[in-house]
This record gives sequence, C-alpha cells and structure tokens, in this order.
Amino acid sequence: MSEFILSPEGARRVDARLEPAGLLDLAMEEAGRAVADAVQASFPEGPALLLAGGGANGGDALVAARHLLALGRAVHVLAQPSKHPLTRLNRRRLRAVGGEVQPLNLSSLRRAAASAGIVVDGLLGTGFVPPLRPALAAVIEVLNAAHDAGLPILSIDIPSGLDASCADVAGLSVRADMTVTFMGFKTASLFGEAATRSGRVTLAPLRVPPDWVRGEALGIRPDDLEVAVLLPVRTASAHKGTAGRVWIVGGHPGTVGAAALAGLGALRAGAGLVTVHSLADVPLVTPELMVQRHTNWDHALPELRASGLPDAVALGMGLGPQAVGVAREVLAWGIPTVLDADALHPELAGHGHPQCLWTPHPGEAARLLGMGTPEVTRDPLAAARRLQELLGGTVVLKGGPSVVASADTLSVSRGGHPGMASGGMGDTLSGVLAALLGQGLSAADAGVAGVRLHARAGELAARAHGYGLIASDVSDELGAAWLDLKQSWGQFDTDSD
Ligand SMILES: NC(=O)C1=CN([C@@H]2O[C@H](COP(=O)(O)OP(=O)(O)OC[C@H]3O[C@@H](n4cnc5c(N)ncnc54)[C@H](O)[C@@H]3O)[C@@H](O)[C@H]2O)[C@@H](O)CC1
Repeated sequence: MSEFILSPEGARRVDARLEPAGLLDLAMEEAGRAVADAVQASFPEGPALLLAGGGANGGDALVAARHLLALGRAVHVLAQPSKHPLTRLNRRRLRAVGGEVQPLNLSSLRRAAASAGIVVDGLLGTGFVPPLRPALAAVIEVLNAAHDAGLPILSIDIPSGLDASCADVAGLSVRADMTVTFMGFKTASLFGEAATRSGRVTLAPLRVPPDWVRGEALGIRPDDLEVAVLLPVRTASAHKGTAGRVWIVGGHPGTVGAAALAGLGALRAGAGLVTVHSLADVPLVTPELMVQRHTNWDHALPELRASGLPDAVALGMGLGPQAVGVAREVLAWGIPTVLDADALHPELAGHGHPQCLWTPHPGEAARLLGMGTPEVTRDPLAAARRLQELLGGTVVLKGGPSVVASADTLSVSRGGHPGMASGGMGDTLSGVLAALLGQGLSAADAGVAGVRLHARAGELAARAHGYGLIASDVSDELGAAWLDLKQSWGQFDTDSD
C-alpha cells in the first residue's frame, strides 16, 4: 500500500507497511485539521486556547493550532512536555510557521482562559490510563470552573479523563460542549454519563487501514438517508406471496401477547403474509394475522418444514421453556431467522448462520456472555462485538441507543423515545426485523434499517400519544415511519407527481 506523505521535508511516496509512522503522521494531520475546522465552524468568536498533553492527543491539538493560525485565527497554545515523536515534530512545525508554545501550568491556564473564546482540550485521549494524576486533575478542575463560567470547551477524540471504552464515569473529567472524535465512535461518545460529558459528538473519519477501526470496537451512526436506501420498496407487480412470508414462532400460556405483537409488527413492516405458530391461544389482535395453534413442537416442526418454508422466521417471543430445542430445529432450516427473548440462550452458540439476527437486551446479553448486566452496559460496543463473535450472523443489542453488530461493522442507532421503555416493544422489533428479512434484506441491513424504522415509529407514536406509549401504538406508526425515512431520501415525495 502506498501513501503520499506531506512532511516538512516535502511530499514523498512511502510504503505504509514499512513505514507506519508515515501513516500516523497523515492521520494526525487529518485529525488536527478536522478539529480546526470544527472550531472555526462552531466557535468562531475570540482567541482559541489549545491545550496539548504529552501524547498523540496533544499532537492533534498542535496540528489544529497550525491550521487555525493559517486560517487567521488568534491562537494561544499551552503544552505539557512530550516524548512522543510526532507530537514533538508537530510542535516544531507549529513554531516554524510562527506559532508560540508555552508551558501548561495552573497560572498560565487561568491567564489564557480569561481572554479565550474557546478552549480545545487535547490533554488526554485514548491513551489515558486511570487514575488521573493529581497535577492534571488540578488543570481539569480549573478548566471545568472556566466552563461553568461560560467558556466553551471542544475536546479532541474524547474529553480528557474519560476512559474511551466505558460508559460509566469513575471520577473527574473535562465536561465538553463538543467532541470531535476520530475513525469511529467510542463507547464513551455514545453511552451513559460519559456521553453526557462529551457534549455534541461529531465523527472525523480518517484514512487509516480498516483493521485499525475493527481492532478498537468503534461504532458508526448511519443517518436517515443511509437507512432510507436500505428499506425495501414494492414493485408494481408485487403480490402477497412476493412481499415476504413470515412465521412467528412463539407464545406460551400466559405470554401469548408477545407473539401477537411480533406478528403485528411484521405486518406493519410490510410482510405479505404473517402466520403466528404457537402452542397457546393467540389473541386476535388483527384479522389479517393468521394463527395456527399446535399441540406440541415435536410434531409441529417437521410438519411445518414439509409444508414449505417461509421467507423468514422470528422465534422466541414468549415461547417458554422449549425455546432452545425449537430454536435449534429452526436454525437447521437455514432460512433468515430472528432469535429473541427465550431463544437467546448460551446453548445456541455455534448453531447460528449468517442470516441470523439475534436481539438481546442487556440482561439477555449478560446471560449469553456469562457476565453481569453492568459489564454489558459499561461497554455496549465491546459486548455487541463479543456477542457477534459468539453467535455469528448479526446481533442487535437493544438499549438507548441500540448497537447492531455484524462481522464488519458496529452501527449505533439514532433516535427513538423514552416512552418506548415498555413491555412488548422488543416483540414488535422482532416482527419488524423478520419482515425486512422476508423482503430480501441481509441480516446486517435488516438490523440497521429495522432498528431505525422502529425508533422512528416510536418517535411518531410519542408525538401522537405523548405518554403511556404501548407497542401496538408503535406498530401503527411503522408505515408512516417508512414513508418519512424514504422522503428524507427524496423518494416518494408526496408533492411530486
Ligand atoms: N489511533 C490513531 O490512529 C490516531 C490517534 N490519534 C490521537 O491519539 C490519541 C491517543 O494518543 P496516545 O496513545 O499517545 O495517548 P494520549 O495522548 O491519549 O495520552 C497519553 C498521554 O497521557 C498521559 N497520561 C496517561 N495516563 C495518565 C494519567 N492517569 N494521568 C495523567 N496523565 C496521563 C501520558 O503520560 C501521555 O503523555 C487519540 O485519542 C487521538 O487523539 C490521532 O492522532 C489520529 C490517529
């Protein structure tokens, strides 16, 4: 692989395998430039105060200072001593274009903060190893006090003092208004109190080898346009047999509603024919939903198989104690399958296939991984990646936000509504996902599109109901959500003829 590297010595072509430092130099240059652009776009007023730590995070700040200077912005740079070769190189580059670098201490910080319009925090990035040393803790306290008095802070990659791979916050950290993060979103940018302290997070993708991103469990956040492209469209010649035949396998005496809600979700997400297969009496939530009651699974499953398999199955919702055996059998059919609730069992590891979609909430994820729920919620990106490796196919780790993990990517959902935290929402989602699989989407695409469609429907339902949102309200809005997402792409514009 060859790259052009721009260095003070001039442009030269290097082989990245032989010269990884060249690639890092380019990545730091892009990172620093992205920070400078964000400062100019979001905080154009007053001098920019840049704080550079001793590692590569500080190097990014020094690059940003050079770009801001080139754009005519008044800059003030306070830096810690550094042994990092690229950070030292960028200090020399900044000085070479007339930039001044002064030592960072509490009095220089207080003085510079008094006249700054924005502080750029490049003290600590992903290389931070807790606990915070006292000298830097004092610097962060001064910084947060200035922030409380109205000085905005933009953090580079993650706010200093946060552990990038942790949603929880153990101690002191910078409280940023905005964070410019690189390559992919970190757990700290997306989840829990760490996300709150990160402020608005924007992603600057860097030209780095893809395995750098995979190796660190970094997420992407598909926007509505990307989701709209994935959502299926019916052709004029479609009929109910081509729009996806879906089976819902679930329900048990006492938990039949779960299967019915999944069926409703599948119908409203566009499946042509939906049948609920259950050992219990399923309530007639809508006459369009077909229901077949069976006496036992040992007989029912071979008969169902012989009757001709559907385009997709969702199983597990309220299925009860026989779920693992049923799931094993259905997985052997090799057709697109959503596994939810009772079918999320560690015994099924190794029985999945690429067209499987597993949909655990954090408690189910913890059971699958043999850990506690707090460990899952502390780092949902890593948990989703581990689940995908364990189960195969695609995993939707539900939460706010949900993570969709496929072999190649970790996608993190947008939107939804707090009112969606009520029983049955997950069953609806399983139905939606099965409908999308049945309409021909891959498990990875169905996961990304289905989670967003469900979330958008929740937002629309919340608008209509305000409070006391229930799963069937969300199902009722799935068609409107589909239209809304498609319109964001300019497809199905109601104003055009
Ligand atoms: N990974 C990549 O490919 C890229 C990384 N970049 C930047 O590099 C950063 C990571 O750089 P580094 O690995 O050099 O690490 P950092 O710069 O995040 O942190 C290392 C520095 O923090 C100090 N430090 C660590 N723990 C501390 C503690 N408990 N108390 C006080 N000081 C502490 C170390 O002494 C060292 O000076 C990223 O966050 C990002 O900003 C960018 O340059 C772009 C490319």
